[in-house]
Amino acid sequence: MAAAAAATNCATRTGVLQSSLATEHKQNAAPDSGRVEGSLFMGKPVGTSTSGALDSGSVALPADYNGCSAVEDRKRGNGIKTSAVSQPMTTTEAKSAASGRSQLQDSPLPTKPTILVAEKLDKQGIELLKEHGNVDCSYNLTLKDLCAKVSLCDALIVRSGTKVTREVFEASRGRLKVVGRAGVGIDNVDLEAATEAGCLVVNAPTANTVAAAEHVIALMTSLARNVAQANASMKQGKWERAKYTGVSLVDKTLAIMGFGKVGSEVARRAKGLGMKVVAYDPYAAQDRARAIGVELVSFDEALQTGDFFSLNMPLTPSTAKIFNDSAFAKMKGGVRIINAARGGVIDDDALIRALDSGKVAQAGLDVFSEEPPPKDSPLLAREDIVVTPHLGASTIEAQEGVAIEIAEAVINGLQGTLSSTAVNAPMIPSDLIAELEPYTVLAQRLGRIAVSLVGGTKGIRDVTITYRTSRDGTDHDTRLLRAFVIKGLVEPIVSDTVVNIVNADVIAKRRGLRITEVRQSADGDDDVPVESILVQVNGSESKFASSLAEDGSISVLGRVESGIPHLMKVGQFSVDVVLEGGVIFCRQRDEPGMIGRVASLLGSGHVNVSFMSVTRHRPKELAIMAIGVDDVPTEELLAEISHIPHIEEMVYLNIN
Ligand SMILES: NC(=O)c1ccc[n+]([C@@H]2O[C@H](COP(=O)([O-])OP(=O)(O)OC[C@H]3O[C@@H](n4cnc5c(N)ncnc54)[C@H](O)[C@@H]3O)[C@@H](O)[C@H]2O)c1
Ligand SMILES: O=C(O)[C@H](O)COP(=O)(O)O
Repeated sequence: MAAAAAATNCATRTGVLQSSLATEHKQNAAPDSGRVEGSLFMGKPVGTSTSGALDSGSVALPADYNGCSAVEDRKRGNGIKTSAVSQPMTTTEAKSAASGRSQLQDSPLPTKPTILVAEKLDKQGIELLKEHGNVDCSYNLTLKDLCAKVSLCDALIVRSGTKVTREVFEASRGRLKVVGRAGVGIDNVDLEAATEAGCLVVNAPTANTVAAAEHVIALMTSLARNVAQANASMKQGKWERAKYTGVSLVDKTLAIMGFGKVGSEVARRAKGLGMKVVAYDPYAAQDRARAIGVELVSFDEALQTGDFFSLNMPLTPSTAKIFNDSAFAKMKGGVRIINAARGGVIDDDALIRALDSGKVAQAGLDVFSEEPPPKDSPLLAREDIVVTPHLGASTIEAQEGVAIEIAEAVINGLQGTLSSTAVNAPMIPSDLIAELEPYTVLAQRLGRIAVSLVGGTKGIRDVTITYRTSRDGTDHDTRLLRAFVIKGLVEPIVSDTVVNIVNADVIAKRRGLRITEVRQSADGDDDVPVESILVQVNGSESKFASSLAEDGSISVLGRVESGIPHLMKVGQFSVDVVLEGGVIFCRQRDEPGMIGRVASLLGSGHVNVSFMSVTRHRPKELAIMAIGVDDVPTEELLAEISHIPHIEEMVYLNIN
């Protein structure tokens, strides 16, 4: 549509004007305002201000960022600045934003992504990966080789033998989108570095559970009956029946330290062997334990009652060397310990002392703080320690399962879908992701407009996102929307950073952006997840004074209508603008002929107008005109518009 026709177009927008006012009235209805409840991305508390950690520094906006053109044109006499800001978006970004589909990526993946498999993976997993990508199976890589390869890979799959350190993520220079850990323990992946790099980490947490539990039972029965020692002795030509007299398992107490997936499966099997089972796990549910006849006890109680111990907790800062001199001292004499979790949970020197003193009779170790342990490790030299080379997950069945589980999770990740085994990203149910798709587009574009309106020198450091919803707090998950607002706010002002659901909060924090989320109750239809989203940039200066709300914040409010994001309010002015392409906002005196003058200038500049919406507080006073444009106006054209008498300020924004 040519600009000359815009006046007609405007006339047909009367309905829009009315609905804008109606919307404003609704928005102004007394809100039942409350803070968003829930949990922040990656376990941090959400909702209320993410103050403290997020409250440092401020983001200084360059005068002309990300290729934006800023036209500063002083209006004759009134001293008001007129600005034009254009923020180009790549086609892929636009497509992605338009579809709202990908929570993880905006940069195009090659038609077939490259997947580096750095440790042995069952062929079924490899075949699945090959259906979706180019698969490079390169084992036993040095750190240097791994770093060289990851810069050319979109995904990396490892088991426990490869350390995926910060250096690896840095070397990938943003190319790595997904790291798949073909197993449970992710202690060999630097999650913080992955998250900062926006790289999704997924694992395969269930397929090797039974194998690990069976291996614990194998080690426990083997310790009880000296199987490994007697085997070695016989092979040396000896026949030592008395020496290898064992102990019975029946009626003995097994203390399971860490009652998760493996711990519970060990418990079931131990019950079948006639053992009494207690478990220590401060995070385990009583009823789950009771259901399999296990008593949950304190750490000290477990230490004092166990005859056998199965260590099944992850290695974390709080479990590192938790089995130390003090813990061994609390045990009965002559206990047997099986560790198929992680070597680091035991203080090896303390274990040697406990074996020497007789507190511990025997240990069965499948895992070591250093793998493989040094050849001269005392752990390998003693007959009272039975060792296996991290074989817990190594059954044919488990490896098939793990390979398929990880291949699926990695492929999903590469396709931009969050897997249920995502380790460093919120697990958002897929139906919610689908439902929120159009709202993510709205959220990102509101963030983008808000940041585009920031001017002056104060930068941007404080943002409030208000979700108006008829759903109650428990049914209102804002993590995805928050990530997209942050994406909209941050991407235009940084280079080389793709913001996604994985790293959005980290990036906001790193840039000193304080994000506060507010939930406002609405009385509408709770089939609609969010009635409106309001993004307010607090304490910043604006390039377009009319974008300031009464409280002085740069304020943009939008909603989704029939799946399309609309901007409904800028500052104190109601508008109705489809959030797509470019938009020119003008503040002018409400005088006859204003619309026609702007429209004909756009027409003469061959700028196609897609819609026009005008709103005013009272006749003959101030009015705001929002003009959607399909083509990017030249700076000269924008300057001409800004010089039309009675136009007090103007801004051009590229929304996509
Ligand atoms: N040897 C192997 O090949 C092998 C195979 C599978 C799993 N694993 C390891 O076994 C461990 C358990 O695996 P899983 O699949 O059962 O994991 P899981 O997450 O299902 O269970 C771990 C349990 O430990 C508990 N826990 C966390 N911190 C604790 C603490 N401080 N004290 C006590 N309990 C604590 C958790 O609440 C959870 O219930 C992991 O370290 C995993 O890497 C080893
Ligand atoms: O954490 C795990 O899943 C186990 O320790 C298995 O590790 P692996 O994949 O190196 O055998």
